[in-house]
Amino acid sequence: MVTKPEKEESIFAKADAQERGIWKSYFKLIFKAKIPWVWMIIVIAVWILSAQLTLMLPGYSSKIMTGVITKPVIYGAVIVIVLGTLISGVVRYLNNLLNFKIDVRYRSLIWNRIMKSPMNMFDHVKPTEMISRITTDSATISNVLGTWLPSTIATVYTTFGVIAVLFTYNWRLALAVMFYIPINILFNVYYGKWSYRVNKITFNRLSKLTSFLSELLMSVPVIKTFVTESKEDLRGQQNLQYYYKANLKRSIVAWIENPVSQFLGIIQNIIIIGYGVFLLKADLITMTEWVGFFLYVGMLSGTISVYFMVYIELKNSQGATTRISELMDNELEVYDKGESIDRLTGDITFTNVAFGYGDKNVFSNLNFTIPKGKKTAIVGPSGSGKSTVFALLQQFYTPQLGTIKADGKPIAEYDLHSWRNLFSVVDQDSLLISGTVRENIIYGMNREVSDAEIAEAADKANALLFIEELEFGFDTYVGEAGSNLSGGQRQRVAIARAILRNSDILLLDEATASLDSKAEQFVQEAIHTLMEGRTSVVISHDLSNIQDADQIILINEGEVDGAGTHKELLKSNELYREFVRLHQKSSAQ
Ligand SMILES: Nc1ncnc2c1ncn2[C@@H]1O[C@H](COP(=O)(O)OP(=O)(O)OP(=O)(O)O)[C@@H](O)[C@H]1O
Repeated sequence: MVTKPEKEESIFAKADAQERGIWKSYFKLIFKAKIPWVWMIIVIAVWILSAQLTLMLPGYSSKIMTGVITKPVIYGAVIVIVLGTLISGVVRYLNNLLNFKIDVRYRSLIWNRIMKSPMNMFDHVKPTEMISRITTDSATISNVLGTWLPSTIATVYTTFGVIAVLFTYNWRLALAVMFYIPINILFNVYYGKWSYRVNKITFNRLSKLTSFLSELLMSVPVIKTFVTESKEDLRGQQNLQYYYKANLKRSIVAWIENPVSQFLGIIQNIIIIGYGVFLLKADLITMTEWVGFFLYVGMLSGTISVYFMVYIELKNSQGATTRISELMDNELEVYDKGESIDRLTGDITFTNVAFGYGDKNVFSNLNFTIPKGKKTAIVGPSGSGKSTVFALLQQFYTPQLGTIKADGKPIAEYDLHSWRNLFSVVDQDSLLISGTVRENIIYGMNREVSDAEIAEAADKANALLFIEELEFGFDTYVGEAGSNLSGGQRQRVAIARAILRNSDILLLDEATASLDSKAEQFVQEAIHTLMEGRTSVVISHDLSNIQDADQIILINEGEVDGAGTHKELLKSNELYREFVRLHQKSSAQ
């Protein structure tokens, strides 16, 4: 069954809540991103100059139209037109420049914060959402601050200028026009709100449609396997229909604006013409003033519609503003927390560690020691928290209770960069960065690395042979996340990287799980070389990878169920015996 793609009322409830904080958010964002104030002031000044020239034009036009063609009028009109045209070109160029300057500041700031955000932020915000923070959200905000803010200030200047001119021409006619202005404002308020809602619904349906299409296109093999093409076709058609209907509504709303504003324009003209004729007859106004009046009132209506365009822009930017200001409020990782640690000289101990992801509790009371220079294996049922131990060790997360100490000092008190530099990680699906094999092997190195060193590391990692057979050797591009290499090749490049990094602690998380036996043999050999003399912690479901460990820690239900060598645990721990039985059964099959 296909359900309606979104609950639209909840979108507006959320938007109303966002509206309440929008000014605060803007203020915060303006100061956080360090707006280029000098540029901003220059652009505003040029905008005001342009507005001033535009303000002068109806004055000259009305004189020329009513036959007041003197030299000063002609020269004045020519200067105003030429300068106005030049400046309006310059102002648009400067405005674009300002917009880009603001845009790049926001994007850099957002990127910088994303890079320094703690891991739990990445658990909550999807990568696609983060991309849209840097692309669309920042563009929305810089458009408001860079384009709309200066032009709106100029529009305010124009509005007051026009009102002042109208009153100097004739205060009675000006007052009559002022009575009409609220009607215009009222229309714009309601129309603006309506148009905003309809646009928002259309946009929302489009984004639902886009995510539906991208999800489905990624699931084509599943769709084919389960023969659900017709069902998915129907769902796609329904989504397209929802978007089409929203677009129809949007076009009606867009169309209504024209006749209504024309009707309002007619009322405005009736007031000026009707009352103007009366004032003309009573000799209370000159013909030139009357024509000027007509032209200036047209300008005034223009400024009112600008305010409502700004209002709609502000409303449209609410979501982006809230999302970015939330990102600005997020806590960042603190790197400079204490003294540096260059080498691990003692053991690592977990004492009464309790930890969970949000509400999801993983460890209630974890106690164990990882001895320096030894091989420790961590085993336990799926979901028991083995990989979480690695995350806690690298300080991706902080325990809610208890302490993790290294060399007798809480790890949270070491400089974070130096602490993380102690680790090398090889996991089941060692992801590489997109770049060459060489760039991947030296990734994260803070010193010059010679070709000979790179080749030596690759050789120790059992990777040299296959790298030399690649089309461009070490300069071969590995594809996005290493997709041009096989799983085993990626592992060995990751091992070469770990060898070069020469870190004190090695974390291996199911490093050979996805490999066939030939590839596994290569990777195992490489891992043995890598582990020599290092403190290593291994997670593996494969008994053969762990039974030679100096210590095996069995985690179950948030605690350590048993710890010891393979032989000791076989004797003392029922869960471990079960683990061994299961392994032997699956190996025999
Ligand atoms: N980033 C996260 N956010 C929320 N919950 C998480 C996160 N990472 C892991 N978990 C949950 O924490 C629990 C422990 O996960 P973890 O990956 O550490 O288990 P594991 O023992 O390594 O599992 P497996 O053997 O299946 O790889 C699981 O229930 C998992 O769903």
